[in-house]
Formats: sequence, structure tokens, C-alpha cells
Amino acid sequence: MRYLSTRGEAPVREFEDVLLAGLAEDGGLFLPETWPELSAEEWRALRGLPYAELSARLMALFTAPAISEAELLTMTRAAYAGFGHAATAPLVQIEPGIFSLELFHGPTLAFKDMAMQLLGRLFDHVLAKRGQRVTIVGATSGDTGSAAIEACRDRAAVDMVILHPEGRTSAVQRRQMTTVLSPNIRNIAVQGSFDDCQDLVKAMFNDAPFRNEMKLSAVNSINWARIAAQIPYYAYAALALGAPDRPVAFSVPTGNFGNVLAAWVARRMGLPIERLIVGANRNDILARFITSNDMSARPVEPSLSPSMDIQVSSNFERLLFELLGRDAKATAETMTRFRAEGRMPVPDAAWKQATELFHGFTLSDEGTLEEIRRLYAESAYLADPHTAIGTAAARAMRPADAGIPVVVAATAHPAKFPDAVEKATGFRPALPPRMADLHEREERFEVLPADLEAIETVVRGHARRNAA
Ligand SMILES: Cc1ncc(COP(=O)(O)O)c(C=O)c1O
Ligand SMILES: N[C@@H](CCOP(=O)(O)O)C(=O)O
Repeated sequence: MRYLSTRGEAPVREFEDVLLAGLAEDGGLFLPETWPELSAEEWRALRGLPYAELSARLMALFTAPAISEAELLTMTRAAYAGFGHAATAPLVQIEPGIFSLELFHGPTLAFKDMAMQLLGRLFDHVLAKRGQRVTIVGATSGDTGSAAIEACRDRAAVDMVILHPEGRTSAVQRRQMTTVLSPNIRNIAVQGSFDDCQDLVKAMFNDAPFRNEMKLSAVNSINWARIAAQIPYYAYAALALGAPDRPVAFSVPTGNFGNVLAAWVARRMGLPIERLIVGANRNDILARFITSNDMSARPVEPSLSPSMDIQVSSNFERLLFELLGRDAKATAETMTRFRAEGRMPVPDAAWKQATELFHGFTLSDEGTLEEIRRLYAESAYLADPHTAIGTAAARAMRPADAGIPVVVAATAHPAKFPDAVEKATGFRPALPPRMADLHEREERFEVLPADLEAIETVVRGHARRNAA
């Protein structure tokens, strides 16, 4: 499988190079040159496979020829062995026709572990083979950072610097990052929003001398490997509910658009996914785009679902590229205008095409609390605020045909957001015993302004110290 950039100016690459590069050299995002498609018969043959096997089978379509299915299987088995549920990503019915796909049974209690536990192993595999080391820089609104740190702590060939927005994550999210004192990990609290953190990461990649000197790599969903590793759980749920012989819909609480993009790819690969519902909090740029072709960024506002406090959704560029008929020049121009003017001019025909599949839904903080309360009262199901946006979106926007099940991506464990859950239900969900002392552990991080030079200085110092 070969990969091209959405902006058309970067060389075509193989999977291993894409994994290590993160962002394409022209500032674009990598995508497969052609989409692999499975026939109905081939999908049927995958029904009932354990998650690790299904994941290896599907991932191999994207990693060939460099990484074989057998090598992947060793990695996926190890990646998911530590999950707290035998099904890895259990599917739980929460009301008639609506299911919760629990993606939070990994070590840091959010869906990011599903991809990141595999990515850590893929980095090890490729870096060992090539005798290289990389410096991973990442931006997080709370969950990517902790999952990446957990997956890469103490790995010999990886240095990691994670930027989070100061004071804008939950205390549990922050502590899951800042209490990891491994020498290869460094945490920076940026005085700004997640969008500022993400801009800084992209600016480091676009600073070619710095990028080359540091051998930068990425674990955010700008890295294609992250998206690829998120596709199998959509297949897992769809197959369990009768695909390819029965259509399904997914409702995905959305921020950076990586998770729902993986569902889009699963559909592109031949699964009968009838509808994709994009749930948003008050930072609703994506829902506004879907409902009214209004893709205009506003300042990020804090909400009870902080991981979705995002206005510039990186992966939208991948969908845009497809909606524009894979026209890299038009994609680059549209993205440049968005950068300059904060408004993305999507042609009406492309927007209409998107609305045939995507449906948008916005929920306020009050609505989120009400949804957590309702779900707990009516179904004894405890949802975190992000998942609750997904369940409310599923009910509001489900297909008219009641025979089409809607699967909600349950993206985080409620114990990651105890304040919001307590507000809704009156009690605080407990962390698993292995994290019971999280609030007593020593924290280590520094606070810096959203200034590229200051951040690059820290990244350089961190990488040099560890390489010495
Ligand atoms: C708990 C949770 N839910 C939803 C999202 C949004 O997912 P995405 O950024 O892939 O759209 C995130 C962050 O990525 C998250 O951490
Ligand atoms: N919600 C995310 C934001 C980054 O998203 P990513 O999927 O691009 O890594 C987070 O928790 O950090």
C-alpha cells in the first residue's frame, strides 16, 4: 500500500515512512493511494474473530508489504492483552436499537488506547528494524496525551513531548500524563487552547530544519497509522450486529474528526454503514458544517466534554480531499484560505454529498448532564460526558428505519470526568484500583506560553539529553 498527501506536493510513501513522518512534508495528511475493498463474502468470513485477530487482518491491508499479518498479530495480541475486558471493545445495548461500543477498557480509560497500544508497538518494530530513534511531539485535549505516554513510556527509541492546554483538561486526564516520570517523557502545559497546542505541533513539523534535526514524528490522528488502527472496531461492531447483511449507523462524539473518519473508511472498505452521526459540544464547527455548510472557526470555549473542545479539526482535511474528488490543489487552496480567514469555502455540491452520509448534532452542557442522568435512571448505564453527547445524538438523529441499529462510540470511562458525572448523578465514579492513588502521585510538567521558539527549545533539550 502506498500513500499520497492531501496537498499533492509530497512524495508518495510506504506505510513505515508514513508512520514515522506523521505529517506529510507539504503540510498535508497522508491517505492510501487506493482504498482496499472487501466483498460481502470476505466480510462474512471475519465475523466472530477475536478483536486482536480482526485488527491484524484489517491493518495488514494498510501495512503491506513491509509489515505482515503475522507480525501484526503478535503486536495486536500484546496490545490488547492488558485491556480490562475479554471482548476488548464490548458492545452493550443501552436501549431499543441503540448500542454502546465501549472503547475505554484500555490502560488510560479512553478510546485512544485502542490505537495507541498498537502504535507504540509499531514504532518499536520499525525503529528497531531501521536502527533509528524519533522525537514524538503531540497535542492533547486530555486523552491522546495520556494514551500516548502510556504506550511509549520507557521505550528506548522514542522521546516524547506532549502539549496540553493549561487548566483545560480534567484533573484525572492531567495526572495520567504528568505523573509519568519516565525520562523519555516530557509534559508541557501551554497557556492556550487545544487548537493552540495543535498549531504548535504542526508548526514544528512545518519548520523543516527543526523537523529533520529532531526526527519528528506524531501520534495525533494526523498520523495515518492512528486512523488505520481505529477502523477495526467499527468493523467489529458492525459484524456483530449482522453486517454485511444488515446496515448499521454510528454516532461518534467528535472533535478532531479522526474517530468518525475511521468509520468513514470502514464504509469505504465495503461495510454497509448507513449513517454517521457527528456529536458536538458547544464547539460545534463540524455540526454547523453538516447542517448548514458553515465551516467557520470560533474561539474554543471550555465545556464539560473537554476532549472535544476543538475548533480546527485536523482530519476534516482528509474528508475534504475525498469530497473534492481527490483534487490536491483544490484541497491545499481551501486549507490555506481556512488558515488565513478562519472560514472554509466548501463547494455546495461537495457539502451536499457529505450530508447524504453525515448528520450533525450539538448538545449543551446542561443537555449533557441531563443525558447522563437520564441514561443512568432509565438504563442503569453510566456514561461519561463525551459518550453522553453520542447517545443523545444517536436518539435525535437515528435513521427512520428502526431495523437499523445505531452504535455509539463510547469514548471514555466515566471515572475520567468525575465532576461532571457527580453533577448529573450525585455520585463520583471510582477509578480502577490500579489508579486509586493517582491524586497522591508526584506531578511533573512545565507551563509555557503558546510560543513556537520556547516550545522548540524544550523539545530540543529533551531530545538531546536523552540521546546523550
Ligand atoms: C473522550 C473523547 N471523546 C471524543 C473525542 C473526539 O474524537 P476525535 O478527535 O477523533 O473526533 C476525543 C478526542 O479525540 C476524546 O478524547
Ligand atoms: N481529543 C483529543 C484531541 C487530539 O485528537 P487526536 O485524535 O488528533 O489525537 C485528545 O484527547 O487529546
